[in-house]
Amino acid sequence: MAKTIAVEYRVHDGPDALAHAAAEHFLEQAQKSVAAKGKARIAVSGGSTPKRTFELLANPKEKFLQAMPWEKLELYFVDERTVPPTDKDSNYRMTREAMLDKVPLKPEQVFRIKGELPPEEAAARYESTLRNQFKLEGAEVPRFDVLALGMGDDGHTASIFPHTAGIHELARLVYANQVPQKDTWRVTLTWPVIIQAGEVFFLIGGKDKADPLHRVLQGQYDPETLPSQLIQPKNGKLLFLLDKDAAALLPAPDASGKGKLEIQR
Ligand SMILES: O=C1O[C@H](COP(=O)(O)O)[C@@H](O)[C@H](O)[C@H]1O
Repeated sequence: MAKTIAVEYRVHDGPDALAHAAAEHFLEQAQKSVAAKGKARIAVSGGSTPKRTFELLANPKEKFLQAMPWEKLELYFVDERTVPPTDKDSNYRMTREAMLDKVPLKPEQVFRIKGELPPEEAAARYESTLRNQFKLEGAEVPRFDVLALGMGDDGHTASIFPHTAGIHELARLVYANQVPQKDTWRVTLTWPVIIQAGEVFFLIGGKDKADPLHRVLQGQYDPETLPSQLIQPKNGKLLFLLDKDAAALLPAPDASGKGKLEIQR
């Protein structure tokens, strides 16, 4: 039976406004989760887009550094490149330099994927970390409170790339995904884990993303080609924080910058 997913998108003027909106969203969602259950387990993506947001969260001139309940957070990673944590391509390195070095998160609150290990081992170890931290039994799946995704211009999300085995991985929590088109491996949360999160949002900016985003939301369902289409959260709602360039091919938002779509899957 077809399922309806309520998609909301919020369009911001440019990269700075988008980063501010994302920082606000992280803060709101973390506060909400801490108020409800005493902690917030947050999973973040890498790449280039979230960098400005992380810098804002750590900036002493902004409200976020003071307002964020840092001591109640646990920070996890959605995916990692198969490189050491010091490598320029490491998602952990980007996050550490932009935010972790400057905020009061203790090392025991941060759970990185060990990209320096062989990919299968890094995935197995991260899966064990998640099992321990979330006290999972059997086939249980972790439920992050907030999970932020990006999207590549090829329609990939996390490290689930077009036409890769990660699209079909349903059993594991964390997967070592071979990505022939990049001649590399990646380590990634699997999509059945991603969709369980209490709040899932995409953070997407730039004109290169306009066409793939339009196809993800309004094109034919073809997750082999557009893995971002796999993200159909269990909570039934999906939020996209966008800049004008990324949103250029979507229906025009209202005066406050909000747009809505209902997609059938
Ligand atoms: O390779 C990756 O790409 C996506 C998108 O990154 P962006 O630079 O286009 O924002 C990212 O979400 C993922 O974490 C990363 O490993």
